[in-house]
Amino acid sequence: MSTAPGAKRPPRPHRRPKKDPARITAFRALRAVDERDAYANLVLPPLLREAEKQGMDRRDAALATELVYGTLRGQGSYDAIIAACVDRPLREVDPPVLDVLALGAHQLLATRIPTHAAVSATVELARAVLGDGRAKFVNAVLRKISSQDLESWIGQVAPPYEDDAEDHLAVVHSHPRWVVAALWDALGRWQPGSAGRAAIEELLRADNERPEVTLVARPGRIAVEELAEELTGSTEGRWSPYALRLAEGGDPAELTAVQQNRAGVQDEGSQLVALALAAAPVEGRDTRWLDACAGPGGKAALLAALAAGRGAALVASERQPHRARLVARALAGNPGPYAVITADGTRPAWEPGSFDRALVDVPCSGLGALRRRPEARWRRRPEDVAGFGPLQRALLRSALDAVRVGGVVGYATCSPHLAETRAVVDDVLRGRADVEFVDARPLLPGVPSLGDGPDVQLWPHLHGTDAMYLALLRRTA
Ligand SMILES: C[S@@+](CC[C@H](N)C(=O)[O-])C[C@H]1O[C@@H](n2cnc3c(N)ncnc32)[C@H](O)[C@@H]1O
Repeated sequence: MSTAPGAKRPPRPHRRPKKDPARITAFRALRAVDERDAYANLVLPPLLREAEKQGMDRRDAALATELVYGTLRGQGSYDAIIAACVDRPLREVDPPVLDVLALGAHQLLATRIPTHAAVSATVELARAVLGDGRAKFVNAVLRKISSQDLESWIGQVAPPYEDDAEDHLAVVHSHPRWVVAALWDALGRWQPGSAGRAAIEELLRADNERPEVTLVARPGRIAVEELAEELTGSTEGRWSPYALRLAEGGDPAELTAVQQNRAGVQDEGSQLVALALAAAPVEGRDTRWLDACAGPGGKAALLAALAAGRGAALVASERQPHRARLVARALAGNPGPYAVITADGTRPAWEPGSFDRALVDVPCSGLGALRRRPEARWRRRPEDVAGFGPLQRALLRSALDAVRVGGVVGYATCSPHLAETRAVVDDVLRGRADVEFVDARPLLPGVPSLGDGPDVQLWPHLHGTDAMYLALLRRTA
């Protein structure tokens, strides 16, 4: 039917954006991380389940997961590139628009998705979640981004290494500058012979790799070999005799052994911390063990299993009631005696000198677990590190008071930041003459590159673990 001359042309029927559950789910997860300070690893699974109920298949679920984690990891580099493609400061671009642009940049620059598909799918996403007007803006920016590959962009937007090494590495490896500086300082302290440009770049690169999923076969509850039978393609751990590294794919939460608490998901670095504390020599009584900061219970579950095998009992204490409930769930079925209590570790619910071994795995910035918490690097601020200091010192002092003379305390953090590791221990030891270091290195047999001791710092690029720190301390008087 033709339109009569002079008559107004009817508006074109509005075309609905195509349904794309993977990108919509990824966008929703990024919004939750941004708006609600949610953790991607907590917010994504329920969003995926919801989308799966509405028909999203496994391939799309895998794509959504890769888009969320990849975008969060690369955000520093992508922001620098997006900034070069828009004509106003990024802080003036609406956060949801920035999230769509970052999702698009990730697809264009770091995945095998063909350029035309990445642009058109992201523009469709923009139409669905931002509206047609802003989708045009997204389209224009993505077309500019697609004109070069990642390497050329980085060459253009990162300052030369020679001018400002930390700024350069921050853009190239997508870490905030202050985090680059802190990691580099710590690397210099623990690996003085190999803390040059190559080493820091290896570390930053390792932070941006998806970590392997590692399980722990809790001793006395299941043998590693038996667990391996449930897991085709899994390989044994590098350092922990109880570790099993999972092959790609598969959800460990579906394993019977995990559901029954006989096994759990646990990074090898965390396993090593518990194993080293349990292996530290203690003279005399060795039946009362404490985990003073136990939530959510990963190390407590391993310690409780080890304690059970040696006729000892574990008290797992946690200040937050909801996290204490997670500890109780993690310890359920432990073959030996244990108790889970809700208590503030700085105001102990136990008599001084009650324990033979104590772990104090203090709250920290988490800069050692950036591989699994990609958003943490953008959320944390330098002042957070200082903010944890008084609590970390108070918890260590209380843990030292909690053990008897001859007893051993393990002070652990999942941060390599020097202000949260050795500086805390040195400060606390300066104030008391009743504590000595125990060399932790021989208690991590076979683990290389542990530095001069007596405390140890693990590294993702050297050990394939989170960057856990451990100091072992003995009460001497
Ligand atoms: C790094 S996490 C411990 C992780 C745990 N060891 C594991 O392996 O699953 C630190 C824990 O300390 C708890 N916490 C913070 N302040 C505390 C306090 N004053 N007393 C006891 N626990 C505290 C936090 O709620 C958090 O669960």
